[in-house]
Amino acid sequence: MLNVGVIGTGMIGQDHIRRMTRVLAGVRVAAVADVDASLAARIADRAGARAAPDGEQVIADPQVDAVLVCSWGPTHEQYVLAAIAAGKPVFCEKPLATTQQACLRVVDAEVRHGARLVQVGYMRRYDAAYRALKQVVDAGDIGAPLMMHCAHRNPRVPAFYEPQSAITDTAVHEIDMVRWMFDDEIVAARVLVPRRSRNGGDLQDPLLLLLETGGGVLVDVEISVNVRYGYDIRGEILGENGTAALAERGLVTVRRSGALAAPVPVDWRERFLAAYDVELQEWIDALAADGAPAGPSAWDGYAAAVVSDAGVAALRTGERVAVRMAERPRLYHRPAPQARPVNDSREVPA
Ligand SMILES: NC(=O)C1=CN([C@@H]2O[C@H](COP(=O)(O)OP(=O)(O)OC[C@H]3O[C@@H](n4cnc5c(N)ncnc54)[C@H](O)[C@@H]3O)[C@@H](O)[C@H]2O)C=CC1
Ligand SMILES: O=C1[C@@H](O)[C@H](O)[C@@H](O)[C@H](O)[C@H]1O
Repeated sequence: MLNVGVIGTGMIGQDHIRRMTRVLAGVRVAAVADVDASLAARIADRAGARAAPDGEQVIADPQVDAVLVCSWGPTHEQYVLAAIAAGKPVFCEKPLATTQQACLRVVDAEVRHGARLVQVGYMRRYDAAYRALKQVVDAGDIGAPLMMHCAHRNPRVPAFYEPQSAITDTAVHEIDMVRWMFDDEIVAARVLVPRRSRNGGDLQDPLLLLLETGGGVLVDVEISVNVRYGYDIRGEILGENGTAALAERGLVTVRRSGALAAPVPVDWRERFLAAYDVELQEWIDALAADGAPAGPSAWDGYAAAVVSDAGVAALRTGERVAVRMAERPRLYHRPAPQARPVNDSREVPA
């Protein structure tokens, strides 16, 4: 049984506590903390856990085997570094930290520790639809990928959402997904800006983020965070010989009065419900089997931050901004992906 301590009991903290207490196997919530002590006490009571006075005491608790960081982004670095110092595995919600320098400090601390402890909450890698899309790409079924079209639409965003949040908080999911989908690095970013939606007030919304991968795939990401109608995530890949897209979701479509209707998720909790379940179950299982996480690493968190920064600079300047990353430490080297011939159409010769 993995005893987990949760730091931050807001929206996603509560959602992860719910799944660890009611849905997942091999895990128990042992302790929780939040700067809002009364909130932490209520959530601890509901989960049958101890409410600790602060995050540091969750990490130091001898009953806690592993830590889940779900507090606000600017607090992530201090907790992840403290967990590494304590030698405890730590799952950190995205972003790993809010600057690339802070992410590098986490990478350096983990490298000094000498083994992986950190996993970052990029849950799209665990979503059934994204996994199916990657399978099609990896199998070469549509030939070499050339372009990907994405849309990331939120019904609304909170008042503290800043102009750069569209990239650092929202499109950062596509940034991680693209690196994973194409086993490739993003080498440059550009941002195009259309007229503003009146739903967003002073916020520049929507935006179009353009990403170039080292292998020459061009990705466009529409980020619209005030669409009102629901939470809508799209992705379609154009290959040399075909296309593959995330399918429309929902269990039912209704044809009535001359119209076809299907439900749209209300928010990220609904759209990625199963992905978060798989993500945390695989984390728990990996720790039980190997004592180390196998999902998105501190290096992936750093890489996403570097590309985000390039996107923010592109938004500010209107220019194409090249992505410059530090050298990847050996701890994060992956086995080379299977080489796939560029013109492998999988057609049977006539
Ligand atoms: N993977 C995903 O799809 C999602 C990830 N997130 C990420 O999760 C994190 C939390 O987001 P939400 O739950 O939406 O925010 P939230 O505002 O609902 O909850 C954050 C909680 O952290 C607490 N907190 C702040 N500073 C703290 C500190 N120093 N120590 C302990 N607790 C502290 C706050 O009091 C609050 O209760 C963010 O980094 C966000 O980007 C959020 C939504 C979805
Ligand atoms: O991570 C998330 C939020 O923090 C973010 O604010 C939303 O835009 C994303 O859709 C959601 O997945």
